[in-house]
Amino acid sequence: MSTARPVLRAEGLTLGYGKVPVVHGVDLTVTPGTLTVLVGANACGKSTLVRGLARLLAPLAGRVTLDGTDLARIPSRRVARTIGVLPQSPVAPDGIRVGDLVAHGRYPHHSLFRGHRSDDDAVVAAALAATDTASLVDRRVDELSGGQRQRVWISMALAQQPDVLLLDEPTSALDVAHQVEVLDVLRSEVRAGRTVVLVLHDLTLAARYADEVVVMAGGRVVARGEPRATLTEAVVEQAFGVRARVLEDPDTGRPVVLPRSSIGSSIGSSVASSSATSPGGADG
Ligand SMILES: Nc1ncnc2c1ncn2[C@@H]1O[C@H](COP(=O)(O)OP(=O)(O)OP(=O)(O)O)[C@@H](O)[C@H]1O
Repeated sequence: MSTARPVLRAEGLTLGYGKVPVVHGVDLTVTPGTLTVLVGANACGKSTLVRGLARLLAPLAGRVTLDGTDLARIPSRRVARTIGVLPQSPVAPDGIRVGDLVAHGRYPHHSLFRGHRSDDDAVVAAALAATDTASLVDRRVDELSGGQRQRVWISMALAQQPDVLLLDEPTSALDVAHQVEVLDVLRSEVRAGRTVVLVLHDLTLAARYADEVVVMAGGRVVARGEPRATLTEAVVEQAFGVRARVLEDPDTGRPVVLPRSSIGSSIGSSVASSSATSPGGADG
């Protein structure tokens, strides 16, 4: 990892498929060395924003910058070394074994003059250990359970050792123990100096682990900031169309979000057209 932490920023970022925008003019600076959690209702644009931040999707308007330079102008290898992304449903090559898949994470660090080295093996072993998958190293990825497979993919992302790690719902298939284990690993990555952005649906886990929560609705950022100020009952109601009680975790002081009842089908639409109700809003 380089000593200066790179700053990833979305500037007026509009993303979509074909010409249809689904993310609208997002301004978002990912604070280096922090853990940011993106939350929002289904189809509000979280995965699309992650794809845009990772340069997997070209902007319809606006741009993504890394240390002020348009991501589109940065050589692919540098982007791959700097930004790691784990999509929501990654696809493994047929028949590949766990150890080989995780070793793929090291590829951005290889070059004509620097092929596989023994320290790659140490990084891969550490990445497997971090997600409790070392015992699976010789198994075929397509024969694993959904949760095992998800942990193997997280290992691959960790093995890449990027400065900025973007993970789209990395815990969706995990039992509660493994969810906490993976999120603890990601926090320790942040303590080691990395920047982590992840999409989560569990608002209480988001509140517990995030330095900053970014709430999306209707393709826009409608609230952002530290969890206690951001995950309020009003914001949860607006973004998710659900009445919720937000309590305080007596151990951590962080919000515990208890959904109560759904209040209708037009989820997020009220905030999609107005960010005026946002306590945080997007930054500039
Ligand atoms: N490849 C695609 N082609 C066309 N439309 C797409 C594509 N991927 C996503 N969309 C649309 O873009 C919108 C935003 O989808 P996105 O996957 O970003 O939402 P999300 O917030 O990540 O949802 P979820 O919580 O369900 O994963 C949705 O209306 C979706 O149907």
